[in-house]
Amino acid sequence: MTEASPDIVAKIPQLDIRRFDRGDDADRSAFVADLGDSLRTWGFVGIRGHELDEALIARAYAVLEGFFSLPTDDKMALHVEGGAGQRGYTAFGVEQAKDASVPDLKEFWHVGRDVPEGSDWGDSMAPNVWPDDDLVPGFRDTLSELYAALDDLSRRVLRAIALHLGLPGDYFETVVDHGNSILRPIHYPALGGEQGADGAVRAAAHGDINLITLLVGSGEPGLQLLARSGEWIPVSTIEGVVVCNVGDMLERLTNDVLPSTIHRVVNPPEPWRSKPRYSVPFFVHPNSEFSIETLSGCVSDERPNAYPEPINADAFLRQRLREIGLG
Ligand SMILES: O=C(O)CCC(=O)C(=O)O
Ligand SMILES: [Fe+2]
Repeated sequence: MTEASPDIVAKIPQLDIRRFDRGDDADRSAFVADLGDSLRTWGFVGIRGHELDEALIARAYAVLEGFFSLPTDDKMALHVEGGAGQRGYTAFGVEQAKDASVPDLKEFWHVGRDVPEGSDWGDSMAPNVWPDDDLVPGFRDTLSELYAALDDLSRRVLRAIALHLGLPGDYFETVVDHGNSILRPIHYPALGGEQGADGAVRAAAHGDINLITLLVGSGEPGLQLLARSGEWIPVSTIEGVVVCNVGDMLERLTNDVLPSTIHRVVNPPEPWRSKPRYSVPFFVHPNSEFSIETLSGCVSDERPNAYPEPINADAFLRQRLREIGLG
């Protein structure tokens, strides 16, 4: 990890979720209101006090550096042919944002939910693949543990979002209990020579597909969001803060009350340009069979239903994966 760029300003509110987890009624309501304000305004919020184990995050970054520095052949052996990039390894230069003309400057790994033996979720969720443990010791255990910790944090955040939307606090429990959520550790290699001169960036402008994303950033600069004012605003990754943003599925479910804000990762200036950047987003997906049907509380005379046709979460995902070159 390097120090964050000094010109990075923390514009996105950073809220302490312990107010919600352990506070009294007034603390909880205040947290819900602040979270709602930030998500409505920015589509983003910073979360402090999440109590993710710092040592676990440090171990995760260590195994990721180990994995991504393997020879390409070893990594490609863990690419799942025909798997729409949903498990295992996706090589540099494959994913291309929907309206981009060149692919992103990144490679990544995907961990999905472990499907219990004999369950029928297997139809929509493929089994995970893993490198042999002697290739990258601790890779599987560490990333599985991080998946579980982020899955837990996502339930706490979704509980607050549900209350903000006037829904019962447990509304999302049965929406995401076997959700097709994905942990995506990303490696953006050091940029050399003329790289990027053709317009390629680490991650071109996009909206996330899922309900919400939790980003355990490495502290390296580059992430920016497109504010309503039309300005690109750096999202600071402050040590210990998990960045949460709204994805397209939640935007659609809430009839655009909570916006899925376009964001990107730009190629930074030196000294970061010639260094790699790592980041670990966790994309929280609903259960595959969930029907994304506009919440009635988000429809009014001033805000007519923009999505009268419900869409199945799995169908929505597949359509979007095709658009970014993974389907
Ligand atoms: O690397 C980052 O900071 C963000 C990555 C991202 O936006 C994504 O993978 O959807
Ligand atoms: Fe994203």
